[in-house]
Amino acid sequence: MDVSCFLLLLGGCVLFYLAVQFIRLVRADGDLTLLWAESFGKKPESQLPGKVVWVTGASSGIGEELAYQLVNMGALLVLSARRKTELQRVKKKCLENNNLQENDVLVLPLDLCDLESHEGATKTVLQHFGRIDILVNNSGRSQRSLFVDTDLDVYKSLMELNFLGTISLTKYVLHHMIEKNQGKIVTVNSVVGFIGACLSSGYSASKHALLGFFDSVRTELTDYPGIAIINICPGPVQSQIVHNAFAENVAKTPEYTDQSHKMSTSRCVRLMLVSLVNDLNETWIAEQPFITFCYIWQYAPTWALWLTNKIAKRRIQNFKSGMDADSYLHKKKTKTTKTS
Ligand SMILES: NC(=O)c1ccc[n+]([C@@H]2O[C@H](COP(=O)([O-])OP(=O)(O)OC[C@H]3O[C@@H](n4cnc5c(N)ncnc54)[C@H](O)[C@@H]3O)[C@@H](O)[C@H]2O)c1
Repeated sequence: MDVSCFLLLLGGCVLFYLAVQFIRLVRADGDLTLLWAESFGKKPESQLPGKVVWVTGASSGIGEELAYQLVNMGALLVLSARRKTELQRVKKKCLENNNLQENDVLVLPLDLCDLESHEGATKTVLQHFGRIDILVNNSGRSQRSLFVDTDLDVYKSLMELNFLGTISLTKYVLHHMIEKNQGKIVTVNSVVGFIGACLSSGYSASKHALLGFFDSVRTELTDYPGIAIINICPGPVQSQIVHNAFAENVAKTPEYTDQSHKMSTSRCVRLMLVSLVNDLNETWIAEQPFITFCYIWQYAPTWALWLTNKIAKRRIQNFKSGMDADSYLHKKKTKTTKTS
């Protein structure tokens, strides 16, 4: 082969590689560090077998899917949420089709708002497994209501559950991890933990608080390099989150709305596990256009805020007509499916 043929072939390969990377970027469902780690980093399958993982909010949505993916990789699990029967259902499914024993999955009912119970719950886990390798702070509730129509009690409840409950449990588990200089505290935050969102002002505030809290605590732990503080920020994902959200008062929850236009729970959880095993301090997980929007928010906040106002009009219109606030994405997805 002469030199020009070789150069032509090399150029073709480089172009092909760049085209593949460009398509990946356009279709990106994670931030760049995360996508890099997914391709070249540690694989969850090789890192998680035998690890003791405590998942809160394991009775539905992201937490339930986490439980299934984790047991399939051979992790030992503690499943927490308020409803014991739901946790037992998840445990039963976890133990199907794999080699784990009954004792490898502990059902531990826990109300995150009952701060008094957190120390005892941590002791129970330590008595059962002898250690906690990973805590996944996943429990949380969202909000679907306009600030002007919403009781202040809703804001109090959101902060008590999403913020105070989470940091309280973390404190007990962190003491144990500090003794061992080993462990990961993983918190399921949200893209609205750093951007603003209409109809979720209290939820967004609680997630902003969590992000600020964990970014600060991480800097207090530099003497313990074996401990990782990981914040995972998903965009819209299929789960029970809207169904369980707070509305204008604490007793009210929104009507059920179709969630099929959102990112699949299994893909979100896969990327969460990649973030976790690669100790990525902050990751964004969302389908387009949300990932691009997150970058705009970081680099050109004034443009992003202008765009947020435009989108907010549509979201509030949808909400008021009884649809999911983000159902404009549904139309887009249906259109894509029809044309593909
Ligand atoms: N689904 C999304 O679009 C999305 C996007 C970004 C972030 N998140 C975050 O993901 C996490 C999981 O939510 P999800 O989407 O799976 O919703 P979900 O409603 O399906 O699950 C929430 C879980 O939290 C539990 N929980 C609620 N109140 C609790 C309490 N007082 N004590 C203990 N557990 C309690 C519920 O029982 C449930 O198991 C939440 O922190 C949420 O903020 C979700």
